[in-house]
Amino acid sequence: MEMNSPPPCPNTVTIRRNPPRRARPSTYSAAPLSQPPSSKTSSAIRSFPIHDILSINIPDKPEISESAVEHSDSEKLKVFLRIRPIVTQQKVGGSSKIAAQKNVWPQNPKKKDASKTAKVGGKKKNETCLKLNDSHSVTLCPPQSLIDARRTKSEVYEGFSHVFCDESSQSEVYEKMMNPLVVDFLKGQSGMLAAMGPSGSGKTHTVFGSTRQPGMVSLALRQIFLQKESCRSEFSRTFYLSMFEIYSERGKGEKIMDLSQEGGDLYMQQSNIKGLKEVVIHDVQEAESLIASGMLKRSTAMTNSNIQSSRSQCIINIRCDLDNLDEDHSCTAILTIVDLAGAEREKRTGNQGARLLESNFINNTSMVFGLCLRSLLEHQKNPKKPLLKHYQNSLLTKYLRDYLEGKKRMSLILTAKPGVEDYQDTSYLLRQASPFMNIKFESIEEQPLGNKRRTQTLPKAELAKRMKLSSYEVSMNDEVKGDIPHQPHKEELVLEPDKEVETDGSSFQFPVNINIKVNKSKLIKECIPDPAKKAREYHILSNFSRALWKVLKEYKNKLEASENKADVLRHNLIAEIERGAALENELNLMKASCTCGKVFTAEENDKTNSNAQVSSHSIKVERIKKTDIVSTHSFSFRSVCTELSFSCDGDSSDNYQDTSAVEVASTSLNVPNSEEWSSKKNNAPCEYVVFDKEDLMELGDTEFGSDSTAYDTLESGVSDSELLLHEYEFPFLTKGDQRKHEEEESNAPDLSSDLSDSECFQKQNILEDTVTLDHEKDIDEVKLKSSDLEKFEEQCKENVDISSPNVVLDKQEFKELSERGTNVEITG
Ligand SMILES: Nc1ncnc2c1ncn2[C@@H]1O[C@H](COP(=O)(O)OP(=O)(O)OP(=O)(O)O)[C@@H](O)[C@H]1O
Repeated sequence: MEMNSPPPCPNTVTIRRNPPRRARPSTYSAAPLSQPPSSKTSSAIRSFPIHDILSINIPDKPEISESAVEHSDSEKLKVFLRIRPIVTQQKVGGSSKIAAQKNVWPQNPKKKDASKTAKVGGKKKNETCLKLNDSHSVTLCPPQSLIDARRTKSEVYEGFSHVFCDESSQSEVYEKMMNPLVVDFLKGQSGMLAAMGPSGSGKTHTVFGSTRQPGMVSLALRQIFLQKESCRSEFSRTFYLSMFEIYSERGKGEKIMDLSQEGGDLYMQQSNIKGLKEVVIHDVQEAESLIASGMLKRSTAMTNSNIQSSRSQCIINIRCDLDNLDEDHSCTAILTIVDLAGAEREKRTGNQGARLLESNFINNTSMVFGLCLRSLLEHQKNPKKPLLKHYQNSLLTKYLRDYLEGKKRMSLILTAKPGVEDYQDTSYLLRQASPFMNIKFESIEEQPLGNKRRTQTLPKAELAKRMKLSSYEVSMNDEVKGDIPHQPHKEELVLEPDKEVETDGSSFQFPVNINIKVNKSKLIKECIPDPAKKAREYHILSNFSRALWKVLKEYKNKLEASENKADVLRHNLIAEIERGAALENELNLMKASCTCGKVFTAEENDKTNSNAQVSSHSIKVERIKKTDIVSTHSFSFRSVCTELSFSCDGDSSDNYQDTSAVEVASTSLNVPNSEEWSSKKNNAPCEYVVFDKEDLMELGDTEFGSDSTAYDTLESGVSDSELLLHEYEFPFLTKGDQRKHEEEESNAPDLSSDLSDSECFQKQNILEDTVTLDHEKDIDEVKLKSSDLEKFEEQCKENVDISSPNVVLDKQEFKELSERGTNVEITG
């Protein structure tokens, strides 16, 4: 924006005093409200294939089959409860001894008295604290003493996968609890069963059993080998057995012991047991003998609670390698059975010394195990809660980390003692472990086919044997060897070189000669995705596309709105800039022509004269009546056409000043020649005409009034008089214009002699400056007596209208002004 350089001068510039102000347009109203051009960006956005997406029929709710419901139910952690039969007497060391009477809890006098009373009565009641409601719930009844003390009341625990009563057989437990795990295991799915409960509640009995009552491990092995023999399929299964215990020797840290025949101490490295021996088992007998020998090695001790109490956490792994002979697929599954050492209370067991230290270790491990599952449960309930790493606090939980973090399926069996004296133990167990039934297996890590997990305990030869190479046979030839045409086998898909292969409408060409032989059935199986999975992915993508489209649509609308706004603002800005430039020009012009109170010096006049090449001016002083201009009287001096006209109050043409009279007036105006006048006008303000005392006196001295009486008076109404200075080509004359102007001036005829007043005014229209004094007849305010002051005063008295809001100069004021001897500015 160039503010300094003046804009090109228009042909005609009219500067009015108090120019009517145009209403400044507001920022937005000034802007053209034309529709802005459509946004480039929005047009650049390609239309989204919404129709394609929306045409997808997405079911509101996914259909859930019954099997899926069952499956989802099966995704929950199964918690079983087994109630042990009440055992009143335990023989320790061959002598009949009531173990329960030694350090039996609660040892309070009342209880003892009650017990004695019962004995005295000769009848020992088998009171129980656990009552079976149905196959899924039990009621825990506190002992009478606690009820009397109002310390607690009966509690119902429900939601168990199954509650086995004290009469339940091992096979029944196996059928309901263990069999599903074994079936999954034989299908290649890993699983774990963990037995939890207080000491002496029957964990070891449930897991290992006895010769007459074989436990879950034995029954599982029997089923495994039974199925292996009966089911002669294309699958080849190999089973391995490993067994180890985690114990603490006199409380000095945790140790791992391999329970196999030649096993020794082991160590753990990142959840893996290093050095653990896996023994290949071929039949049940072999497996059972291994188990039996392992149990002999296991740490046990006699406590008040259990004649043969387990002092360690025992873990048995049965691993199955499943090989598909036809398709060369393989997978591995591990069935883990954990017999936890039972939590013990010192008061109850009466442990001391080494036993007490063991007891602390056992309780600690049980507690950490429970904490891990509780953390998993809370994390699943509220994902904001982090899954705490309790597993780091014991070797057992480290080893079982995947299970305790819900990555693998597991089942829990809680073994409980139903005796009244076992209330505290049973209550603690149920309160701690029953909520675990709400744990869900949401992120089960299915072991991919062909990805076998091997332990380092396997012999190298075995490992090498099990390493499978890729089933694809790919041979790449640099050149086509087309001598012998290859007849593709029906199970082979041969992609011939340099042939285009169609794939969904698009085609590509092999850059090099590749001969790929693929097992067709395998290729189809692996390349064609599971329909259910495909449908799920399809729905997910559809929903995602919809959401994405909505977001894009919103952004597009916002973008368009923003661009419209920006266009409007841009237009407004341009308009404002243009208006600012125009105002600047106007201001510059006004500044240039403003000489408020300026008295021109001789030098300035000379300078102005030299600069201004205009030599012709016309002064037109008009007195405008309300209705019309009565007359225009022009006068000229020399070659300059200066027109001074004024209207008269009267309507008689006799009132006109003739040319000669005006010429006199022009002389009295002290405009001796055109150059001087032009120099004055060049610097004269547009808004003011300055009459000094002399001017006024001269005007008064003229004979204006001699012939025309009052009409001859030069009236200069102050406020409502309009002084117009019409400048034509002045003072902004270009050089070309100046030359032309000079030519015109030189060729100009003597207008004063040849032309009439009106013609003169018209012809000199371009070259003249016109000063117009407009005044309405009815509000004449100031009248300057032309002849003498006394006459002027008289006229003032007659004509001055005091009621007018305009400036009124009475005689006295005028006199004072005259006496000052200064310039009198007639301003607005
Ligand atoms: N369901 C049952 N039927 C018959 N006898 C049982 C049953 N449960 C446990 N017993 C007997 O109770 C005694 C203690 O059982 P067990 O050793 O299995 O307890 P535990 O929970 O393993 O104890 P610990 O944690 O101290 O090892 C054993 O003699 C066992 O035979």
